Amino acid sequence: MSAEVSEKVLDDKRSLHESLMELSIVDNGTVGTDSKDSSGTSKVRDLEKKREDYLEWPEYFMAVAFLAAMRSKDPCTQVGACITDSNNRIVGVGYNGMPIGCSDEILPWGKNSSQPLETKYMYVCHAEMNAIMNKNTADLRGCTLYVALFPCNECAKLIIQAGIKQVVYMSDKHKNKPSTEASKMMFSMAGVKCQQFVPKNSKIVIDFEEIDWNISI
Ligand SMILES: O=c1ccn([C@H]2C[C@H](O)[C@@H](COP(=O)(O)O)O2)c(=O)[nH]1
Ligand SMILES: [Zn+2]
Repeated sequence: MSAEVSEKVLDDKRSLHESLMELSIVDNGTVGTDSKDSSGTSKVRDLEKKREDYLEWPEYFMAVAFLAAMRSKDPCTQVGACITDSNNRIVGVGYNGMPIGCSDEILPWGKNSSQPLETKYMYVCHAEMNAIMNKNTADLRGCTLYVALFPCNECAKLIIQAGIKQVVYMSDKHKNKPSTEASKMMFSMAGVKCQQFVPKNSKIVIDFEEIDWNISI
């Protein structure tokens, strides 16, 4: 490396170091801005939070799926799905609901009628399908699907055809159904990895009234 280039590199390093010191990056990775008010008192904008307050990516994405599920009007099984890409960006979210334009006040939500047309199964769009249809990116190849319920065989087909390569699911309540067996067989043949999600915490609470916005600056 020539003397001029090495001097430039050193200068760049010095200015980067000075900017980091201005930001007062502290050891545990949080950022504090050491601003002083008119009295000269040092007020550190403390953005540090307790470690357990942060959601890891998988918890966050499964929480998004569960939040979406809260939009479902299925009285028995509310399912949400969240699709993410390899950069941890959310590229599709969906929940189980009736097709656009088809009234969910008129179509049935029952499941036990002897007449199939009187049950929800003939009409409801599954959460995975809606998440795929709602995609905000060109394609879903290599993405991961976070979903509250293990996908049925029809959703497994859509997941495979969309190029999704990993399914992270919470409930396996239909594990004894043929549709689940078919899903598992197709996922295995297509090389889609399936993983049951085990949350670190049993609950994630969003309490609008108690978010502390009084950050001292
Ligand atoms: O892969 C799936 C399978 C099912 N769902 C939705 C469709 C229905 O609204 C419910 C299933 O109802 P049950 O009362 O549990 O039979 O779940 C889905 O979104 N994705
Ligand atoms: Zn399905």
